[in-house]
Amino acid sequence: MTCPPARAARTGRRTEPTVIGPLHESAHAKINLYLHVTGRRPDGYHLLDSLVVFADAGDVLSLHPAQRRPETGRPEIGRPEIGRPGAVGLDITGPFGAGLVADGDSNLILRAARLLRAELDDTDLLAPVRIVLEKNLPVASGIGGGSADAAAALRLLLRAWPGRAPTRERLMALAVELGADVPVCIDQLPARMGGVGERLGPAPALPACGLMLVNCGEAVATPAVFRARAPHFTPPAALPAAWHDVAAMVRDLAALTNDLQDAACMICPTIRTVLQVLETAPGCRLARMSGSGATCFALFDTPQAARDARDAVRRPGWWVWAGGLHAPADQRVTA
Ligand SMILES: C[C@@](CO)(OP(=O)(O)O)[C@H](O)COP(=O)(O)OP(=O)(O)OC[C@H]1O[C@@H](n2ccc(N)nc2=O)[C@H](O)[C@@H]1O
Ligand SMILES: Nc1ncnc2c1ncn2[C@@H]1O[C@H](COP(=O)(O)OP(=O)(O)O)[C@@H](O)[C@H]1O
Repeated sequence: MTCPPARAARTGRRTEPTVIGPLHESAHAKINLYLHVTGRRPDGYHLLDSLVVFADAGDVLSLHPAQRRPETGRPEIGRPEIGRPGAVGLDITGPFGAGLVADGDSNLILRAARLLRAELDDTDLLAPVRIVLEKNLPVASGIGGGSADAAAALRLLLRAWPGRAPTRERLMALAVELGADVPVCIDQLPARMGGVGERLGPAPALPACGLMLVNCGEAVATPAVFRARAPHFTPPAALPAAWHDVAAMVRDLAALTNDLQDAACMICPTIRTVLQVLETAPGCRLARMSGSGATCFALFDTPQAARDARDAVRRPGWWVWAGGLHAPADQRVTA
């Protein structure tokens, strides 16, 4: 893609967007180890206090240069949109891909791309790209898969598009515009989440532990769960600076709640069955719903203990994942 000639002459700058090779980002499942609804804003959004961690389970986003037909240099046939500077095409694959459409108004990846593009200078120099989403996480399920995808898309595009990146503060503001859960998904690190999701603080140091995620296959809409919740508020939790073992972590978490769990169980009663099955799984230390559901999680002493319990939990139509927490390399996004 070249700059329009007048603009190229005016700016005297490089006229070709940088061609980038395939880039990859993983978008990990977010788990709310507890979730207190502490209040409500005048606009109806709820104030939350939550300890958020990330599982090793996740979607994968790959970014490729947009395809062109070599003999003409024109955009790929049937994908005219993909040749324009800053254009982002999206292909969706993976076991849960069929539940999503690559639509610019609804898909959080394309919405993230549009928001970032509007933020950057020199959009003529943004290489057209194609993102491939491998959708491994169930959709609308309380583990923030869409939010994690949006955050991963922002990270990918910041790597792919040269120019002045937004400051971290601005990036977080863009993230919360996409959804309350998106800011915490930017770094994918354990965090104490406050406000409506935009206030992030340090989590207690966590012990290594095992984790199981179970989704019964019924999508649960977040707004409906917030609407159905009992109208009381819970104060923020008092947490230690560190949990040295799983027993200490589970003891403290057991005294806390997910304030959306009862409402989600009313909307989707199968969640109660999932929780009963998890509570009786060998080695389970704590079972609870994540976010607005329907996915539930169980904590185990080790990832292997979680994997060993998988067969006792599997039911037809249920998604069952077992492993550990996501342990990222230092990947804070800064500008
Ligand atoms: C409940 C949580 C807890 O982590 O997780 P999920 O169930 O989505 O995984 C999140 O706060 C969800 O975040 P996210 O899914 O990004 O929410 P948004 O798209 O911003 O909002 C969807 C709707 O949920 C309600 N909502 C969301 C967040 C919040 N703090 N208060 C709210 O009342 C609002 O009705 C809003 O219209
Ligand atoms: N890339 C995406 N992955 C998942 N959901 C998406 C995506 N883009 C848009 N959505 C929409 O976002 C909503 C929330 O999805 P998700 O983040 O998976 O669930 P939750 O907010 O319950 O954790 C769903 O209604 C879904 O249709």
